[in-house]
Amino acid sequence: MSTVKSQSTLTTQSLNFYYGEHHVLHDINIEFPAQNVTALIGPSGCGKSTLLRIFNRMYDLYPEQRATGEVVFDGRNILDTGLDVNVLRSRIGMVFQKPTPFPMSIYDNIAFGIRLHEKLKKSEMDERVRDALTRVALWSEVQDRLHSPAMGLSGGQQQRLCIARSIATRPEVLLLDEPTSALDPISTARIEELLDELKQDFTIVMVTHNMQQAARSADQVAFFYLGRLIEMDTSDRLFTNPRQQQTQDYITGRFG
Ligand SMILES: Nc1ncnc2c1ncn2[C@@H]1O[C@H](COP(=O)(O)OP(=O)(O)OP(=O)(O)O)[C@@H](O)[C@H]1O
Repeated sequence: MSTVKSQSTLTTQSLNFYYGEHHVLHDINIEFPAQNVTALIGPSGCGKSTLLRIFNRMYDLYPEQRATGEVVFDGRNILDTGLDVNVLRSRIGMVFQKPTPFPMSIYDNIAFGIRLHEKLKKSEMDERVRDALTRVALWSEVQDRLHSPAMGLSGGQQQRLCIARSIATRPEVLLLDEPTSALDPISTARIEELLDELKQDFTIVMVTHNMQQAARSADQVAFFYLGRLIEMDTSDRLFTNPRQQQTQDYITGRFG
């Protein structure tokens, strides 16, 4: 497991989040180093997915939800109302727990997002689609059926396709919300290998309930409890020598 290599891509400052009156994230100050995998762990309901969804402004769709404080990305507070959310979402991509391919061909799943932001010639688009599928180690499995429906792929293949779709627009940050929880161990292992490869180019933030996965795949691990960041450290240190009792209790299975 490597240690922190580079500057932060994404930083939160005094971040709070509310679902109506329900205050679910409290004063979160956290930095996500570039080209690293950071895992968010903690018991159900502690706010991990909420934090992830703030980073690409998913909550904008719901008027009763609001965030206060700052999330600084590329020198800008992405909570600002004037921000172009579509551009933000092309720079901070998200992959969900269940594979969510669009009801279209494998090729179009990748090309769709690119077309929203760039006008490419067919040969260039072909190249981008091939490149994205190669990056997620799916090209050899699908090159002969690019124009078949994506729904015909297995669950693990669909999830790799969704990751390919997210990276095809060349985001800087990739958010993954329990990306392997619906997958078998072989598909899970392939996605974990992929994370190691993708972090050369992307800053990755991943929610996981799987402690072994966090230990294997993450450079840093952040432990949340009841909407607060309790502790963040390199994954080696957090799992072998946590500083807080609550972290110790959680990783040893005493609660959660
Ligand atoms: N749409 C919503 N409206 C109201 N409250 C919500 C909503 N979504 C989540 N919450 C509440 O916010 C808190 C944090 O939920 P969140 O889904 O972020 O937790 P989590 O750590 O990701 O949980 P899990 O591991 O179970 O996915 C919980 O108390 C939850 O009940």
